[in-house]
Amino acid sequence: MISVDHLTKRYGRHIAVDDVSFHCRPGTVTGFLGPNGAGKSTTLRMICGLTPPTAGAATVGGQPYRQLPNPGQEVGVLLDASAQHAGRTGREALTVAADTMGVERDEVTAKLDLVGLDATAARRRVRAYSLGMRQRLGLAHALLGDPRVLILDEPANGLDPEGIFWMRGLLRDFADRGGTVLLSSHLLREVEAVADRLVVIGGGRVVAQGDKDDLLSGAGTRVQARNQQALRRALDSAGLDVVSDTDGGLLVHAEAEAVGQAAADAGVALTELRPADTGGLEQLFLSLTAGGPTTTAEPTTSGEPTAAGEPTREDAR
Ligand SMILES: Nc1ncnc2c1ncn2[C@@H]1O[C@H](COP(=O)(O)OP(=O)(O)OP(=O)(O)O)[C@@H](O)[C@H]1O
Repeated sequence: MISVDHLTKRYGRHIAVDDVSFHCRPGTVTGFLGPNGAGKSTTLRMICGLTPPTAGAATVGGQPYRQLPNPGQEVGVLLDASAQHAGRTGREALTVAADTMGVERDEVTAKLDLVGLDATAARRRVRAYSLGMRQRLGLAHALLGDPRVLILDEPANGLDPEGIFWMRGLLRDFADRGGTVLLSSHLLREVEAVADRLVVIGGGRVVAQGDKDDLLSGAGTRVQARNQQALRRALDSAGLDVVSDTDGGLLVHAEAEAVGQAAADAGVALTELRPADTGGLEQLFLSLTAGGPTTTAEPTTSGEPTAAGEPTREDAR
């Protein structure tokens, strides 16, 4: 179980992540979806204790990541496949990690096999690896301690279509055996094929979340009011499930009649009430992507640690 509660990260005046909350349950793959700069990596780094939140908290298995006694055996993390020790061979990199984690060395061979790095590849230095091979090595590292939770940032980057298909199968199988997977991507199609649930982030804020099928079917009602906050309060207090909340209105997982009644009961005047279009999520995602990052950030000078297969416990700030 991963719990993210009201996480916020500010860099100076720029809000990279703004009050983000969601939960990932065992047995599910959660796709964390958003265009470049939306705040995905920053959120994942806060979950993994690499970036301190400005506000809010995240736990994995009920504890903050930094308080897990042996994190590698509970959470497999792959945040940046290119940040691996270039001078080591693939096998050496995994062996060092296995020794650090207290994992049997036999597991190194087993995990190399699992991710499709053969003996020749395992003998090559990481600097000679393609990005796809680094992703595979990073995944082997994440799986090394047989964790129950996987947190992966854009793991399909650099993989060829066969590799993407293979990774989907691996993640699906991991979740079907009771594992929890949180998987970020900027491509809807990439997570659509494997995720059970989606959390969509744009400009640092969660703009939609829920079961993938519900979000993609576009089932429900699109509603707008001049006072959208009052409308949101009315729908929440009527117990209606708001699946997305953007400047263009709300998408509610309920019949139009129930939505209209809730608004009327609260005295909120509507400007729009209609059945949602199919492909509502796709439209939402396209509009986020078209807009790009809503704000620009000033880079910080401190630089934070990167996480490849080996999530570091250092913190630069
Ligand atoms: N160390 C930092 N200092 C200042 N701004 C930052 C820092 N790290 C991230 N940001 C800003 O925070 C916002 C969110 O970045 P983040 O990397 O989390 O997005 P993302 O969704 O993972 O996108 P991408 O896939 O492009 O990495 C961006 O505007 C980014 O420029």
